[in-house]
Amino acid sequence: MLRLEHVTKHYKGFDLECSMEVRKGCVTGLVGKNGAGKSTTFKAILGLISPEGGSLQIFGKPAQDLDLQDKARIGVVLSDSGFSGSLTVQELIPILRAMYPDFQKDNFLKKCEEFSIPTKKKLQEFSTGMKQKLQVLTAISHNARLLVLDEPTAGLDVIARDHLLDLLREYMEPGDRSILISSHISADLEGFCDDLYMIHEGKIILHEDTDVLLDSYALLKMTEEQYDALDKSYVLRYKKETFGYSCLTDQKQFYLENHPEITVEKGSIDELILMMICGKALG
Ligand SMILES: Nc1ncnc2c1ncn2[C@@H]1O[C@H](COP(=O)(O)OP(=O)(O)OP(=O)(O)O)[C@@H](O)[C@H]1O
Repeated sequence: MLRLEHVTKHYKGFDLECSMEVRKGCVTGLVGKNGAGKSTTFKAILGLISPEGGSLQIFGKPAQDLDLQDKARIGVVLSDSGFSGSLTVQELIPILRAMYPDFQKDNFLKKCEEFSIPTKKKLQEFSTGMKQKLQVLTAISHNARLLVLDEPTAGLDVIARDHLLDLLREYMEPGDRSILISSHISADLEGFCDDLYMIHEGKIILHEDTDVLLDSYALLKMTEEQYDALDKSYVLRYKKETFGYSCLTDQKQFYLENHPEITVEKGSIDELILMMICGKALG
């Protein structure tokens, strides 16, 4: 559905070099701290910035060869974009109909009502959460096959977030659609994505199925003596702690079976990310 191979973009003090794939029927997450390169990647995918190198394919075509019909099959949420604040949702409808041949007005209005989005109020008078919800409802309103969602849940309260994720799950039901999503709220990604890419300083430092990440990755905690005696064959990162060492592994079972003396913790996605970024690689 979407494939990036060594896509590069240079800014002063920042170099993006990104390879990733979003498969048909899958939800793929992109995580990374502030300034890691998530929005730059999304903008490159959407043609809003021109990469200097690499290749970018969408729907099996080079991105530059997409026609208007292909583009209408991509639904987008970007953090620093939106419609003119002087418009109301009602005034937006003819614009959306003109932009997207497959715009589903009745369903869009039904969802607006469900999400308490006023249709006669100017968008500039919307709360952050209302603007965010409207962007997502717009992205799914035109039968897109691919959604590119940069922080779609930012600014939403926990109930709205849940509701929105349910809506995206419903969007995925036909089975031939895909989503690329970034979020600061890793719990959202944990429960929603099929696979996750981790980006750091413009480079992908980890790609894994979410199930594998949650089942096979673990944080190991131990004293200095235990660390010295540890079989480190499956240690991805280590970090000195006040109590001794913590390590990140992708072979939890190995350490459960072979090192019963150490603590093996499942670790949240946030903890795994932190360890990947702040921990040191061996050797
Ligand atoms: N137009 C630009 N000109 C110069 N530098 C830029 C530009 N856009 C982004 N950058 C730089 O590129 C780097 C990556 O920024 P990007 O917005 O992709 O990060 P991000 O992962 O989306 O961060 P956040 O989570 O804070 O939104 C940052 O160092 C940023 O300053």
